[in-house]
Amino acid sequence: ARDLPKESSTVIIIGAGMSGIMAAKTLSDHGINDFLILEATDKIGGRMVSTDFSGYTVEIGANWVEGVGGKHVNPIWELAKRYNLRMSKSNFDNISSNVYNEEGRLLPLSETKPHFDIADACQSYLDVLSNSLNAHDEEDISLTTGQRLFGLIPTSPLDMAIDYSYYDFEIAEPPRVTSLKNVLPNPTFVEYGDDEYFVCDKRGYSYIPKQLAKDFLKHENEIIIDPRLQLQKVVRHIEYSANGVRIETEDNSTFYSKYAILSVSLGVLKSRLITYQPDLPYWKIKTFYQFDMSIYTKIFLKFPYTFWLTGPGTEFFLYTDDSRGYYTYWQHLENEYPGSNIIFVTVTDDESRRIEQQSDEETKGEIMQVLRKLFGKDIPEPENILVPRWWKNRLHGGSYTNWPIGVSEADFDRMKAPVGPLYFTGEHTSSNFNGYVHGAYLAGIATAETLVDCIKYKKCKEITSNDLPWMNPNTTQVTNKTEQTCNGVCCKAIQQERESLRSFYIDTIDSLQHALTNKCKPS
Ligand SMILES: Cc1cc2nc3c(=O)[nH]c(=O)nc-3n(C[C@H](O)[C@H](O)[C@H](O)COP(=O)(O)OP(=O)(O)OC[C@H]3O[C@@H](n4cnc5c(N)ncnc54)[C@H](O)[C@@H]3O)c2cc1C
Repeated sequence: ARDLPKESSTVIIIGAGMSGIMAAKTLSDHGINDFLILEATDKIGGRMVSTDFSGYTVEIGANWVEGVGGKHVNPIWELAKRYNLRMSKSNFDNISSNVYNEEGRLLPLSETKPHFDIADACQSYLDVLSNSLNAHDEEDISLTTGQRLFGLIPTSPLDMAIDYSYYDFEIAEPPRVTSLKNVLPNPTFVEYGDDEYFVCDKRGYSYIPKQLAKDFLKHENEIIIDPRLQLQKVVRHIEYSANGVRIETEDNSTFYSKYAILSVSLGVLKSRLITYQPDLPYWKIKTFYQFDMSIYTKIFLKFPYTFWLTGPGTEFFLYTDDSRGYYTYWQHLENEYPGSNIIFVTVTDDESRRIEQQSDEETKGEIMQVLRKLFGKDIPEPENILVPRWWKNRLHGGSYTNWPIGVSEADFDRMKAPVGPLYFTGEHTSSNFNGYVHGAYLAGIATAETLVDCIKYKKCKEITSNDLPWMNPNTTQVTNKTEQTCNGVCCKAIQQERESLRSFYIDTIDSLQHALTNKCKPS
């Protein structure tokens, strides 16, 4: 970046989701008020987003305050109470009584319980095994490997549906790709407790970040009028150097700052929505690509009347299919919105990708086939269907992160490590609570505090490719060595070789893609 013009800010924050808002609030709390928030959409909240669905507010993104009732208080729980958010406690305990088999028969508890008991025992074993692997600094394994060590191989439709409800329903990816050491026992439930509260408030879950923003941004009644929040600004290019940052948006505006905090999702960081000059270093990009952005899709259906079971203990039910994860996990909204006649089914990962690529009519057809099996041929057609597309949405590129096998904590530290004046935040930078609203909240504070240390106290933590091989994985502390060797070759040279190899292939793929687009353009 060239010399900064006079109107530049100290910090530009990209993204106004929970982490971006908390980063800005933290800067403001520390007396740094010349910041600018650039948000691509027309609202605050990011992946905390609700919509009106046939007269009812449904959350397309985050829905639960997860982790309540434990030894520590979840900060999101405190905020939800402070703002008096309407919530309903989810009771997952009874799900073993609500399992329908492939033919649509409701299975008696005597048939399902032994299978749930085994899954429970296996999960306890996995928790203990993970603690032991961590304590002895042993190699990571997948959840599936752990299950096999226990002797559980879920292959029947019933066992696969139970397995799906224990793992995929929470982490949105299958156990076979998921890191045992970093995912179990789930720190959210260990720290904050096992209870989960389903937000069902007309104002939406995003009322929390919106209220937090009003703590430090000028507003009139409910409307934020502060010029430091700029909506509908899609960042497309970032130029950076020791002198500062230059940011271009898609409407051809340019903004300058001394530092920037990127709070965009990992899905966006993996994509090429934002380009960088110079390109981000190889070690940084590699970490983005190594980590997983999962997909979690809630498909809502509104019917003229209910034909599913309602009343205590019926909120959640499972459908078992030969194909793992095929419309497995269902929830009705009669507790939250009595008389709404709304039900939703959650799909994840490859099923989400498949469904995103077909029409809503096709999805409705598939869902109706399943529901007819369960509740009979005479059930009515839905009046409305809502199929979110998180994967295809270029501002998200998925739903939230999951920790795959093969990524160490040292790798993970690189995710949040700054690159020159560019700082990184978001749920994906929270090592304990990645994937959650509270993770985003805490990450926003932590990243901004690191930057405050740099701005106010000149304690800046910068990592360059030269520093990497000698980086202490636990502290991300950097030493001054520059001429060490890795297997006899200068490490700096290896990094440079990887960077130029990558830029060569990026140029090649860019020109190939350009040719493809031109060819496909209608004449
Ligand atoms: C379907 C779904 C269900 C979930 N369920 C739960 C749940 O029940 N409980 C829970 O705790 N968590 C849940 N989560 C996770 C939770 O929503 C996220 O962890 C959290 O909201 C992420 O906040 P963030 O600030 O890190 O990112 P985001 O909320 O994604 O904020 C990033 C912001 O950057 C903006 N942006 C992107 N690209 C650009 C660009 N180029 N220029 C400018 N701005 C840009 C985006 O519009 C967005 O507003 C769920 C998420 C999804 C998607």
